[in-house]
Amino acid sequence: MAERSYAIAASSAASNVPSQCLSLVRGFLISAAYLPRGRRRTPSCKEKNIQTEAGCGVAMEAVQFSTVASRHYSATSKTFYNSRISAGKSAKFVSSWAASSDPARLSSTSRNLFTRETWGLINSKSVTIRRNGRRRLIVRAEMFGQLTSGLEAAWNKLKGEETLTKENIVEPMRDIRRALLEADVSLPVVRRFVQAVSEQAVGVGLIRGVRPDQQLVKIVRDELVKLMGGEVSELVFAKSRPTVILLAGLQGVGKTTVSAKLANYLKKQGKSCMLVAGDVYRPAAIDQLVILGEQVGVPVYTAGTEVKPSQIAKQGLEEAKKKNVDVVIVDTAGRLQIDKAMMDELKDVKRVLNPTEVLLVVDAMTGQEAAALVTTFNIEIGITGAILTKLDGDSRGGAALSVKEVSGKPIKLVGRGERMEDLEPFYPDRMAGRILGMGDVLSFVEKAQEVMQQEDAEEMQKKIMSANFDFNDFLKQTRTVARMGSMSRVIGMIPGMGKITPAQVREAEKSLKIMEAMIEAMTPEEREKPELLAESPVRRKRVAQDSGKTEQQVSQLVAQLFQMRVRMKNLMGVMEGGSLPALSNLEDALKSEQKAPPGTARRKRRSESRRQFVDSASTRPSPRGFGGGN
Ligand SMILES: Nc1nc2c(ncn2[C@@H]2O[C@H](COP(=O)(O)OP(=O)(O)OP(=O)(O)O)[C@@H](O)[C@H]2O)c(=O)[nH]1
Repeated sequence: MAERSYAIAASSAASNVPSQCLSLVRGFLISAAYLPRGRRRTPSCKEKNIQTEAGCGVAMEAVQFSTVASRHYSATSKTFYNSRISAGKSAKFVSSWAASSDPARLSSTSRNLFTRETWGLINSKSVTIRRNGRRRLIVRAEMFGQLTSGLEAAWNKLKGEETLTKENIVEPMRDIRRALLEADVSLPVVRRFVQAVSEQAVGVGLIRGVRPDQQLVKIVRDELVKLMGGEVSELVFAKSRPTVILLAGLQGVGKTTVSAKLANYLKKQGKSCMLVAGDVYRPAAIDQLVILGEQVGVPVYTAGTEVKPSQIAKQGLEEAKKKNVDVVIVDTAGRLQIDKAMMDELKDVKRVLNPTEVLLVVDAMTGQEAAALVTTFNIEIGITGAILTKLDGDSRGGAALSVKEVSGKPIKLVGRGERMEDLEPFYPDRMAGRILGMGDVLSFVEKAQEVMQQEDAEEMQKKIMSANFDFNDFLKQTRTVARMGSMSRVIGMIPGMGKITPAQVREAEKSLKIMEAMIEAMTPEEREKPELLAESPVRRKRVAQDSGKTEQQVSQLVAQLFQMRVRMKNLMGVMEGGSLPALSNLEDALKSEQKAPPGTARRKRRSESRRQFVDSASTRPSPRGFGGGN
């Protein structure tokens, strides 16, 4: 199970990582799965349920990798379907992953924190429905379907190319342009974006050892991050209390909901808040805010609908000062469209409050219109940033991509649902990752390039492919990967690794240390020729004594190196090219292995192992195996 997860994850990462760099990491991960594990703990029945029931891993990835995950796993997940929802005038497809599980039971039976946290995330993104009398969990996946696949079409056109040239990027750039326009990104933004990407694609400074399609992914990703403002834009707090946040926006965009969500978000950061109900035109807005305020445990200042908004704002601020709260959040009335009366009113309120932040709440589903609104409001009243709501319902991504570039104002927060918890900071890099459907694999590429010499990686790949991987290579590989960071950090960067628990990581780390100690006790010759150890109990005894381990552990390690040689060569072969289809190949291979009649897969592996061992060893262990005489 463990090596299966490692292998699938490594294969998945392969689509975007220079293949030689990946060789090391793949090999490392496969080795990690082959370590002597000491006492292997049998998972409890409950834990087995968590691992197998309802394709829990699939669910995790459906949330994390959005569209791509849905596409990759639709064949294996139990049910995957699109449901049509309508939002105002526009109708959109929202894809969901469905599984016949009971999330409550799963979360209550989970023993480790990681599983609980993951299920917490899934539950927060999910709704439970009843179908045919059975409870079903539907995880709402965040989708940028068309944009993601449009961009993917661009890099696919570069598969098989040796370099990026002015000629061969014409078609991919056309695809990128089309994908962005279809995502409702404004035309000038698309033009600038395409130009910037094209210039870099044929320019200097490309990364050595990275395929042209991967280079383009990297350039597009970096440009997307830049387009969305680069860094996360934090909320600003006043030096002396209270910080005043004024919320503005058109009707129905989610201002009242955001007011309460924001109070809830800041409260979690330890700030005391007060809400001010300044929407006097929709009487229900005041009641709505009072109810939401109660829900999040934050006081709400109200003065009815007969008082001018600027007056309410002034009184509310005085009240907040008296109560010594940290942050005052002022909700205001929206209009169907921008009009002079609205702007004048907002200017009055702003003058009275002298706010620290003026945030325009915009609906992500309005696409590039959202960016135009931010510009207009900024010119008219002066704003400090935007809050993008209903991102959970936006399948195109145009608003997120246009706001900063068009208006110059950053998106500070995003709303991803109707619940009070569904407000979070806007991270341009994570958004870009989501749009491209690739987790954080790009940091992984960069990290790998920081620590790996391309030549070393190529050499290692050759050794793996010829099944000559020895203990020196093993040490080199683990130490190189260790320079990328802790194992959990390295693993965390690889898509698909969500399935591996911190406990498994810790176990693998421990096993690597034991293994290193034994390898260090070997002579240079033994490291290079593991057959010497395989043949000689005396040598194994010496290594065991020098490393403080048992003879059995040393024998196990030597045997595992031979198994690793076969396994790594086979997996590297399967993953050669590292494209996503390889993932399905691998998954299929592993599935058919699982489905094979009991014993056959194992026998097949053993016979392969024996054949490879015969091929690879110049001097073979005695016929009696490792227990043979010297
Ligand atoms: N799916 C989703 N719905 C949201 C989000 N934010 C707000 N809503 C919903 O949008 C609807 C309108 O939200 P309100 O907060 O009443 O909007 P408003 O801007 O205050 O409306 P007016 O007071 O009429 O201007 C409500 O049903 C909210 O639950 C979000 O991030 N995602």
